[in-house]
Amino acid sequence: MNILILGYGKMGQLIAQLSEERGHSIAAKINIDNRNELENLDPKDIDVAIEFSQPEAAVANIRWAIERGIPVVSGTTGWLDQKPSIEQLTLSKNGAFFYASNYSIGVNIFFKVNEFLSKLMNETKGYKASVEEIHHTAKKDAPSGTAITLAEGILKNNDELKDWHLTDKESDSDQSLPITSKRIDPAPGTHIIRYQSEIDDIEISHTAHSRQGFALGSILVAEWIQGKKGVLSMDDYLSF
Ligand SMILES: NC(=O)C1=CN([C@@H]2O[C@H](COP(=O)(O)OP(=O)(O)OC[C@H]3O[C@@H](n4cnc5c(N)ncnc54)[C@H](OP(=O)(O)O)[C@@H]3O)[C@@H](O)[C@H]2O)C=CC1
Ligand SMILES: O=C(O)C1=N[C@H](C(=O)O)C[C@H](O)C1
Repeated sequence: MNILILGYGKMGQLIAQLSEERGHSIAAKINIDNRNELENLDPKDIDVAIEFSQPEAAVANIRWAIERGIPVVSGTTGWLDQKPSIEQLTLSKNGAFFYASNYSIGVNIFFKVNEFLSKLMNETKGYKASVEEIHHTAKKDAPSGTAITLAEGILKNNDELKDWHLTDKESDSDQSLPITSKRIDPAPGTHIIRYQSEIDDIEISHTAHSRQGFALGSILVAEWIQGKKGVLSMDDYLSF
């Protein structure tokens, strides 16, 4: 495949390296300072764009590719209020757009465990749920996209919690799920779900040891998306 890298930071660099190791070629590596290189590209030569940039840059990057018929695999977090407009554009152009808040297979297993546990806990009184995420200090958004996905997984199975909120306290509301965000270097991404009661605590966690899992997952999806159309997610890609 010929891959366009939109956002050549920590993730983009690792994705380019792993893509070449898997035999793919890189059409261009685009950052904020060389966006004019996009004008020199022939979209017909590009099989997929992998987009890991910044919250304020994601929409323009994704639009650029979808408008030119290039399938997009996006991992940028912190811009999802604008996702409906990208989905509309994708459908109107008969394009392909894939989004995941986390491309690691381990985290996607963790998402399923979280949903299973939240169903059990909904049947059990006396526990207070909370989410904690820990990332490196260069991260721009809080809470992490993964923490939001985990919170949504809890909320959809819980009869008492109505929404989530970002806080520095673990338990400060009966109807809103607290998410705490910590920024500690070099943490690539740790997520913890806690259910606490007077009698005991239940805790599940996922800890990424590096960015390898996120990067490889996005390349596997880029290989899989070839020839597909529509708005796609991990539920389409994974068989569990
Ligand atoms: N879904 C997932 O699995 C994962 C998602 N992420 C998310 O991916 C995003 C990127 O993470 P990371 O690589 O660590 O961040 P970095 O800050 O290391 O990289 C982002 C890059 O995007 C560049 N950029 C800024 N504006 C534009 C623009 N207009 N066009 C193209 N590139 C631009 C930045 O350039 P410059 O430095 O010049 O400003 C920078 O090089 C974040 O939102 C993060 O949360 C991260 C890991 C996994
Ligand atoms: O910014 C990061 O680094 C990460 N961002 C994603 C998120 O916001 O969930 C995924 C991963 O945790 C790393």
